[in-house]
Amino acid sequence: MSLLEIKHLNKSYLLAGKERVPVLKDVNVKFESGEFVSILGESGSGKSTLMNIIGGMDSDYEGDVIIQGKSLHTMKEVEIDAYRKDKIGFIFQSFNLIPHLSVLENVMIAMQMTDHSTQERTQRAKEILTEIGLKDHLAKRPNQLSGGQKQRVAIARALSNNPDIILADEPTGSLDQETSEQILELLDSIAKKGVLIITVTHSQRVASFGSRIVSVEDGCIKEDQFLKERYLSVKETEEKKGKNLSFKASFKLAIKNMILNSKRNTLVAVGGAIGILSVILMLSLGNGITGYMNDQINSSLTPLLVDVVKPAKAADAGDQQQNGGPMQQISNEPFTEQDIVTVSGIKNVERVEKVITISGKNNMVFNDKNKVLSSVGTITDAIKAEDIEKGAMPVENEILLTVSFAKGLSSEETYPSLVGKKVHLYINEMNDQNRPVTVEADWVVSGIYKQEDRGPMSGSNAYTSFTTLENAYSKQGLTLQPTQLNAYAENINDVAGIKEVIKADGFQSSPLASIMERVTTYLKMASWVLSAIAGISLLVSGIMILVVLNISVVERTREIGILRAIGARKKDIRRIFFSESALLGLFSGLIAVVAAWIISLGLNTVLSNVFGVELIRLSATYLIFGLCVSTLISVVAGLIPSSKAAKLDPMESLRYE
Ligand SMILES: Nc1ncnc2c1ncn2[C@@H]1O[C@H](COP(=O)(O)OP(=O)(O)OP(=O)(O)O)[C@@H](O)[C@H]1O
Repeated sequence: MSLLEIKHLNKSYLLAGKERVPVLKDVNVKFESGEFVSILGESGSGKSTLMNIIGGMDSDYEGDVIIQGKSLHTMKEVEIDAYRKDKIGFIFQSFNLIPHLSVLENVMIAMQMTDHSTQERTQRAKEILTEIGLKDHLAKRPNQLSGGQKQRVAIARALSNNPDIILADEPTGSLDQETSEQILELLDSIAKKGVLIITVTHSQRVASFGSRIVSVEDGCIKEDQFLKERYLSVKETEEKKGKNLSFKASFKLAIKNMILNSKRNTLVAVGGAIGILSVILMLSLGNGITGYMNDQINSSLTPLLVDVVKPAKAADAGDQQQNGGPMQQISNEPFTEQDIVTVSGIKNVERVEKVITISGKNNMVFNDKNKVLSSVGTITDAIKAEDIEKGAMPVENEILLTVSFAKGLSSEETYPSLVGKKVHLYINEMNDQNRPVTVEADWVVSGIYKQEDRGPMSGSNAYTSFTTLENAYSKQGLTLQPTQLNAYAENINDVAGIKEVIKADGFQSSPLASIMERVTTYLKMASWVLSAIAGISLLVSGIMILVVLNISVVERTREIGILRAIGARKKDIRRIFFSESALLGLFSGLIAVVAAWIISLGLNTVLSNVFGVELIRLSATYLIFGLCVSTLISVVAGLIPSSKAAKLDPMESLRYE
């Protein structure tokens, strides 16, 4: 059985989609191991076409190419890839080395797709390079080598997987006579080890160097001349197991290529980063503003407090004169005992405070001075002990006066002395029969309250406990009903649930809290809308990455051809470009994250100097989100170019100028 047998091989090209032009016509030839065959012919006679078919780069032909008894036509695509990788070593006239890899890496690249360890690969590549005289050039890039040296690297690469056949297309075409001879001797020494060498040439001198000349003319074999005996030595075989190009190897290739085009890649990454950066900043600003609003609300409202009001029935609205101030008269109805029991019974409500503000019907007398008191309200948690200028919070039968009222009742200078003194309060009410009744009480001033803006009414106000007020009312046979209930949750997490039950029971949370809630919801919505608008620039960066990767595929068509020639599968090529797009996205995301962090620091410093608040609240979630989105967009944008690269025809890619 011959090592390689070609039977009735016919190949034609379709020109302009119509006419079939025959290039190889019924070629029949057999090759054995240890032969150094030169395929000699004029330019255009079909030599390279024959080589590509033998090398498994072109499967569009008629006839059979049989390698060690197995027809290439019967092999699946993966088997052909493995055949190229394990059995064939390619050498090209123009060397076809990968420019961004070192000499050592160019030789190791074919072995990346085998199960040899990195150490084994490095050792083997170094051995081959030493054997062919390139020991001192391992770290150089191809553009730092002479033509002869480049061709030696290409030979070393072809030898790296210990192939059975070396296909050399015009291996000395770009070299001077002396270097050509050295290369031919090198090839001869490889044949001596039992490898079949097939070179293509149109030089009689080069052809005469080998053991056999197959002359091709116009797609047919015209002559088959045996010049010398073939070498009979048997080539050492080794067990080979193929594998995919590892993620690590594809990332390494991608990084090297990115470094080679670092300027362009940095510009693209910066462009992409602007989109991500603006989204992160918008989200952080939204987060900052809503956070600031919430902080403000929480510092002025007690976080555990749910204030409950009872919306007035339209018909009852006029009957509210008795108890509440102007606001309550219009909008709220007093709570009944049953209502209070209901609210107190809500799950997770720790306690309930009864609240009322009586306005527009109060007078207070001290010594001989009678002053109108705007409102008498109940003490709630909103009245803070630290705001008491003098004295203490009122207990039973005591009352707390605001500074401005105390000044009016006493004088600008003497008002602090009111603390501990008895004052007389009159409240003009109506009883059930609509007759005027005056509620009267003698209470002791417990303290002076300086925070006049606090509480439902600022100015001339006084505060006492609900029970104290209730007792004074009951002395006149009147029932005091609260117009607001302050329900305190056991835990901050229970607040939302309590609010829901309150709504379900027909009550309402105080309008202020729900307005604030609505405002923060609107702010959140606004920040998402702004982020979405900023997100449009993400689309632009995605398109930019797509364009750049497409250009990269076109630029690296030859490299793709080389990789395919040395056995890379479609998925290996896809993986290289996929890694490149993911890396580009990650790089872009990193730039955005670092920039967002620096900008937020700068802006917050300015904002806190000018307004005393830091409004950009950058969270780790936003940064991770930015990184992920950037990588995702890039990967999605890279899908089309990477599958385009994988689909490139290896032969066409190698011919690409
Ligand atoms: N993709 C293609 N489409 C159409 N015709 C092609 C294609 N590739 C090669 N040919 C034609 O096939 C013929 C043989 O080409 P091939 O490259 O095999 O010749 P060659 O003998 O290797 O030439 P050279 O020594 O100049 O490299 C030429 O006429 C060429 O124009």
